[in-house]
Amino acid sequence: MTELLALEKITAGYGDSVVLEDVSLSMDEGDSLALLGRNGVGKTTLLVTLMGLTRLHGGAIRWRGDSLARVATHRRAQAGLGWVPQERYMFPSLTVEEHLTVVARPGPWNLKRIYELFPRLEERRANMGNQLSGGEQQMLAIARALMTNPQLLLLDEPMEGLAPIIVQELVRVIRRLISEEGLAVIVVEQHARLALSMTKHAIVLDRGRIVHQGSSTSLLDDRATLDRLVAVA
Ligand SMILES: Nc1ncnc2c1ncn2[C@@H]1O[C@H](COP(=O)(O)OP(=O)(O)OP(=O)(O)O)[C@@H](O)[C@H]1O
Repeated sequence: MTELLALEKITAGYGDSVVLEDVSLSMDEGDSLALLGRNGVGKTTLLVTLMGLTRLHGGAIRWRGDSLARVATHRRAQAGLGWVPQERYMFPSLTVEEHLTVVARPGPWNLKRIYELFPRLEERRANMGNQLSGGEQQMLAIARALMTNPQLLLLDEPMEGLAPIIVQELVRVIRRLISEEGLAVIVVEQHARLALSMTKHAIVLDRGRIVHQGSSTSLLDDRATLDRLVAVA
């Protein structure tokens, strides 16, 4: 397997404040990682650090062997990092279809395949970004990231605030991306069991440090550790 991403002892934060300390991890192509931990431990900070939106105080981030340290956010997206931020960021003046076509880049994902993955978005293709339900917005946020044809998808709490039926739909999609499409995925999720059930590997953060690293199935089976390290939903 080819190494896709490697973090080596990174320390990062906002301005002078340090949030992540001594974080190391690596992911191969097609790997999937659940990033867990209680509120405020630095999960989002880790994703935004991958996108170059924090200050890297120390350590190294490598993407396919090359340093990302001085690479601008949009270049990271072009290089294959697909970020689905917690806030979703829909544009009120763009239709669903425009959201998808403006970011399109060559690769296996195109409008036809996206609409096959999310039939709901095809039904809503002419609706504006601000006319969508929370679930539809989340589908569009994921679809938009896929249209950039990423090699690694970063999902920040994709299930947050959504109805159980939408959660089921998104779980189906994320499972398919991981197991059938072979896409590498990092998923930050409060629903720890759900995230573990979708992924191969898991990392738990506490106060900016990795306090557990292992296979998702072993953490799922280790109820005591899961309860101790994560507020289990
Ligand atoms: N833009 C920012 N500027 C300064 N500090 C920030 C900023 N964003 C987050 N922080 C701080 O960084 C720490 C980690 O926050 P982060 O959002 O990464 O945690 P999290 O694990 O994703 O939490 P949650 O599950 O609540 O989203 C917190 O102490 C938070 O207050």
